[in-house]
Amino acid sequence: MTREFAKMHGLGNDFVVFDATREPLTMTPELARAVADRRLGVGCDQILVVEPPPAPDVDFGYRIYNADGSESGQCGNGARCFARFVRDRGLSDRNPLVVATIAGRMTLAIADDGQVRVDLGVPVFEPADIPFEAPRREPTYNLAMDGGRELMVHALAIGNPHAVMVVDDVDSAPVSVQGPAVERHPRFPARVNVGFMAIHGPDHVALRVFERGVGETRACGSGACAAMIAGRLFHGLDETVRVDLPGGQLAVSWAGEGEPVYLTGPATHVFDGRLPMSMETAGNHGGR
Ligand SMILES: N[C@@H](CCC[C@H](N)C(=O)O)C(=O)O
Repeated sequence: MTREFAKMHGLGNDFVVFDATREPLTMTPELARAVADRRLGVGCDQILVVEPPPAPDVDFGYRIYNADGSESGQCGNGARCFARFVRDRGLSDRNPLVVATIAGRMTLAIADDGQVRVDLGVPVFEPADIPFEAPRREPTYNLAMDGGRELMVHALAIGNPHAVMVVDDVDSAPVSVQGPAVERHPRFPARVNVGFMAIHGPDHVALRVFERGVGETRACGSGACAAMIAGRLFHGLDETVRVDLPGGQLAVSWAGEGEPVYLTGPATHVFDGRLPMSMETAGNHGGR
């Protein structure tokens, strides 16, 4: 049996997108790893599945799987591609769309210029809700690392967990060393996405993100929102900020606590294809 898919990306954060609105699709961790494998599969950071609405007041279900087979409740760049996929395939002409992930609801609006504006919902900061192990909410937390070093992180969730560190310069930031160490730090029981943010001005930051379940990606939409939120709360950022990532620029707007965060950027279709659904058993797909 084969299934159609679309290869898409948002600033180089790339996706394999499946339509499961008419025919169900069971995305096992093994199948997700096989599809995401860059040598033995299609290759992607995340797999996105468009599902029928799980409730009467939403348009679609939106499932997100990382390249290592784990499931996430949020993907900001993926949400923009999701909106574009739904429109290009004629699955709905509603604009905006309301979609439900395993973590909550998001609203996706396509503008006339093709940019997509996503309402990712209201960020949460209580440690238990992130989840993060700490006795109380604080602006920054000291993370004790192996070797006796401490890292200062901001922690929050917007459907998925984020740790944000402020650095002087993103190019020299130790993303490949500290990224995996923080991602799997025992105080983040569900692991965490790790952002390295350099603040260039009140409306402009640079960011690299080591994503949970993937590694460093060219862009992370929820990571851009998390960095902007931490920067607005604790480092004087404006209400709208340009976030420069290795793959390009995103715009993030957030009015403040209790308010939703908005992400605006492009969604690019690369090609369509068909995959055998038996592929998870076809080779040794150990993930990344
Ligand atoms: N690339 C995404 C985030 C995808 C999920 C993340 N790796 C997680 O495990 O939470 C984005 O654009 O937000």
